[in-house]
Amino acid sequence: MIRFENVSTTYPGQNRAALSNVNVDVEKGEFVFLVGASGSGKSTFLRLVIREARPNDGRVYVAGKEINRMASWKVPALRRKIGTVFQDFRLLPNKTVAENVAFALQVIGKPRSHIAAVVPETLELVGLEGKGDRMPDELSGGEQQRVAIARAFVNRPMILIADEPTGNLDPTTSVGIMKLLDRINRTGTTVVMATHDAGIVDQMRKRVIELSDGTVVRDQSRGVYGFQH
Ligand SMILES: Nc1ncnc2c1ncn2[C@@H]1O[C@H](COP(=O)(O)OP(=O)(O)OP(=O)(O)O)[C@@H](O)[C@H]1O
Repeated sequence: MIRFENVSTTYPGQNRAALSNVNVDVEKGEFVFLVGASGSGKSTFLRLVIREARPNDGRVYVAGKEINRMASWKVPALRRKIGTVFQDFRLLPNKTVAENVAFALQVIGKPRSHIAAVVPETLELVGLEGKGDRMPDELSGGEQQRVAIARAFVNRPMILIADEPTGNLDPTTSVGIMKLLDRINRTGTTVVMATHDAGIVDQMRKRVIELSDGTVVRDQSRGVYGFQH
């Protein structure tokens, strides 16, 4: 589903590579944690998957297509297949919860009847039934992240990318968010999540890919946050 072949990339004006000769293969339906110190390259990895960044060397394949060579006009179609969730939620503050989720479908031209049917369904899936008319600032951080996940998932993407989705949440709330991401993964969606949250990684026992200074130093199935011999 996601394949990195000898991927290296350096940001303009930097002399150190953000990623260096990375080889990773993520199968459809996998759940992968990306771990590593701040600046190790996790966000850069995720940005390459949605073609927000491009490699200087090597190839990135998503769903069988080499996306760094893809024509720009095809990039929106690629991004439609990938839901994204961030630490800071990124909700539209002047839209209600339901409108935030609906907006993701409006911008891709889905018919109103479809939107009217799937938005309440998705809000229920993420545990926000009855809260569609609230404004984002009337919700807790955990609830706001559920809205962001609903928005990312409402179009049933093949891949869900999450960059520190529990970074602003307390441990109990984080567990709820992880249960939700796990449920989404069980529907067949491939999930790649960058995190510093050792407790969560140790609890979930999913595949762990560790980056250090832009290189993969560990790739472990049913892994833990810190390496154990
Ligand atoms: N827009 C940018 N311009 C220049 N250098 C950048 C840019 N974004 C990241 N970098 C550099 O690339 C390297 C990898 O950064 P990246 O953000 O991918 O790390 P990260 O593992 O996600 O860190 P964090 O855990 O702090 O989010 C770092 O050395 C960083 O300083």
